[in-house]
Amino acid sequence: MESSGTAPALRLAGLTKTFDDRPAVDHIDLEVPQGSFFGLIGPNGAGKTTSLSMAVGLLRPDSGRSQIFGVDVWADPARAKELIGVLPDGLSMPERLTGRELLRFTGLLRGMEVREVERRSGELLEVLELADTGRTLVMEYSTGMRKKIGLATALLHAPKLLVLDEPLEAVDPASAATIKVILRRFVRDGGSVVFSSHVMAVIEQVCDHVAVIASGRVVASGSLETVRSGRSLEERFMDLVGGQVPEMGELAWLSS
Ligand SMILES: Nc1ncnc2c1ncn2[C@@H]1O[C@H](COP(=O)(O)OP(=O)(O)OP(=O)(O)O)[C@@H](O)[C@H]1O
Repeated sequence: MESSGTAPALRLAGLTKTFDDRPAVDHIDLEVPQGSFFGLIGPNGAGKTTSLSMAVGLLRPDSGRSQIFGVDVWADPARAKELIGVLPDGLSMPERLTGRELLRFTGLLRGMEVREVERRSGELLEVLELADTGRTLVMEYSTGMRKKIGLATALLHAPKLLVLDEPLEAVDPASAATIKVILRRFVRDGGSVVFSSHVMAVIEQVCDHVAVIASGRVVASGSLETVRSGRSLEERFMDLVGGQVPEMGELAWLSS
């Protein structure tokens, strides 16, 4: 095995998943360098969530491998989970807990010391503006609040790699700015981030690397500058994956 000192933060090799005879992810190879802020983009249904779920051990691939700092996610899940913080899509989490209780639950499950869990939880809730939610249960949270508490649980054990599925979706602009600062600082201090987003401006603002996925395959990957090749990311995205513009006459019934 490659030493964790030189291995990529995340390496996907030949990752494949088929649902009902339709390939959702079709032999994806991807390398996320250590210390990079890596954006994953692609049209709806391209396979981003399926890829990220397999990458972190939430969904078993039909074939292929995922390694985190050289640790195989499926061969050594306990070690891999120590290294990563995950914000999954859909955010299923214990619903009948307050945010603070959820963080305590997560920290204790990870074997952290109670006082450290309390200290970090307090800071995370404060910074993410969830400290005032008091007795509010997670089931009563808004979508944006769920993203934020999900991010807090991903950060709690100070992982080396964060894998975040659309972390800024439904998050208000002030909270989004806070999250971007937290993630930038995380990368500056040696962490690595992979996150998916549909907002090209956000990817261009924060990422140094990007991969474009379409129909379950990587169609472009590399440094942001390489993938953009002198254009805006949105233009490149449209070149690579197209986009349908309604023809004249289509949806005519919408015109009054
Ligand atoms: N559990 C499932 N059962 C059947 N099909 C699935 C399942 N999960 C995903 N798919 C299919 O796999 C394909 C890839 O879906 P996925 O959610 O990975 O795409 P995505 O790129 O994350 O999309 P979006 O940007 O809309 O979130 C889609 O065709 C989707 O319908």
